Amino acid sequence: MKFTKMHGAGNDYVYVDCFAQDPPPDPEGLARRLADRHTGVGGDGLILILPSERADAEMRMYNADGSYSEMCGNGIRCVAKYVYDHNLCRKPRLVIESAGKLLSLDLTIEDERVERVRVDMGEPILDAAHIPTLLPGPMVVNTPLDAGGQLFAVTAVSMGNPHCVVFVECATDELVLGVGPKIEHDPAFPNRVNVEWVEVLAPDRVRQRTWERGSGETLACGTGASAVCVAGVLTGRTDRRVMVELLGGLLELEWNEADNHVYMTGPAVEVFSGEWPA
Ligand SMILES: N[C@@H](CCC[C@H](N)C(=O)O)C(=O)O
Repeated sequence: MKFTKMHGAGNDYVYVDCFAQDPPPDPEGLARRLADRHTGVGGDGLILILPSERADAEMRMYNADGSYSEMCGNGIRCVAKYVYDHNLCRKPRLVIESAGKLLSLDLTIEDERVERVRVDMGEPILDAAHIPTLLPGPMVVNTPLDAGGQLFAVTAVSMGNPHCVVFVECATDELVLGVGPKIEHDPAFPNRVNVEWVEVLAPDRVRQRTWERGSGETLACGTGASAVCVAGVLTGRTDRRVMVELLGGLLELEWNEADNHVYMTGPAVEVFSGEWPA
């Protein structure tokens, strides 16, 4: 099986082109084996790039623990780069399907290759039942949550996948690595949750660390940065346009007032390709 390793702001996945070969029969098990940083290729998970009847391509993503996720912000930028650079569809605006949703992506092309991608992430889902969270709704904004005996004010947002945003003075290892997994598995989030720890540096700039559902701490999370942009506005902490500093790089976010869509812009990088024994 041929694969390509790519990353967006350091959030790295193993990509398998299923235009050219059959989709793997056990993507969950394959994701676990490939993602292992000692015995596999190494990565935050597996992303399949498939033909679609409704779009230029379909993305299907699996976390490092093999669990499926509906959406991946850094991943979808890399899928767009792969689709363009590898001549699967040579258009500067692509439509990519993920979990039945169609997303539109605008490519910045330099020397025939995609460097940056702006993704229309669609409208955030704020209704508690649809995130899903059992915290009292209809919206969960600055709502108290007890995690490991400590009380946090959390804001819940779905960008197709669930996020719990926590604004803090300092996103320490103790919070990210210690409390992050507790919130991921808290019964208040029946499908588990991605946890975003955020320091506000200015109304247009934040620093974020992410504990991802199914992958642990990653260097960046695109859907997470989108959720943070929305949570910053809902809690009155940030402007609608915000630069998000992540461990692996910068993402530009905007929650557009006119159409209620979130727009995310960031890099997409191809690292290397190889073959994995079937
Ligand atoms: N890193 C991704 C999100 C990947 C999926 C997530 N861990 C989940 O289970 O929802 C991103 O860039 O959005």
